[in-house]
Amino acid sequence: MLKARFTKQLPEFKLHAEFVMDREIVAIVGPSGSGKTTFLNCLAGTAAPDSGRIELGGRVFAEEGRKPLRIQDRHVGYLFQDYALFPHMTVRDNILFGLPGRPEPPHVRELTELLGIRPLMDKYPHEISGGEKQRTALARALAMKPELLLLDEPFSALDDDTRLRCRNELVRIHRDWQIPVLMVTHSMDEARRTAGRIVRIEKGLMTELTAP
Ligand SMILES: Nc1ncnc2c1ncn2[C@@H]1O[C@H](COP(=O)(O)OP(=O)(O)OP(=O)(O)O)[C@@H](O)[C@H]1O
Repeated sequence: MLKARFTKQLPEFKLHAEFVMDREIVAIVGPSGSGKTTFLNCLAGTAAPDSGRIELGGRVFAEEGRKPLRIQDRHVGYLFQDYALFPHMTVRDNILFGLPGRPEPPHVRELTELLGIRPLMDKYPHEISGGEKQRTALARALAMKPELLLLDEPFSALDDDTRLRCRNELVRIHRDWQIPVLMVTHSMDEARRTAGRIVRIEKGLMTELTAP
């Protein structure tokens, strides 16, 4: 269970996070600049709340008056909006980055087979397509066996066929891994097709959308 109740001041408004989720897929929607990425950043630890508390499965990530839990101790997989692959590293090294020990663990082999990127393992990011970068970034986010997966517009740069394939893969991985998945998207259609719940953020305020 992820529980987040915190505030963070942004230049134009304050983000008020009130959010609880289980091992489900939740979509975050809302206009550009409304605080969606900041919300994910606070969960991942790349930004810090001003006040409040974040916990995942009883582990406290952040709490007023306490030193925040280090990013590497949170076990959060994060797929950034622009994928953020290291350009000078192969697909294999990007995926294994941050994992202790070599050679690649069996679960990484399974994951890369599932995502269809085995033939790309020795290529560099500039040699692969947008969809392949997306799947590489997803494999990297999952390689560390996260307890929470954060996806910031994971499918926005993909053509319709690749988007559909990646979305199906995500749903399948979620079924197998049973971890909470939070996905920011600009597409209500994508949110409805992928997530069990949809939360809207507007000027820092979160509201749950009810099914039509
Ligand atoms: N590190 C920062 N320093 C200053 N302002 C920031 C910082 N991060 C975000 N902001 C501002 O806070 C607001 C919310 O940004 P955020 O990236 O969270 O929005 P978003 O909903 O993810 O937007 P988009 O859909 O365009 O990605 C924006 O006005 C942004 O300019």
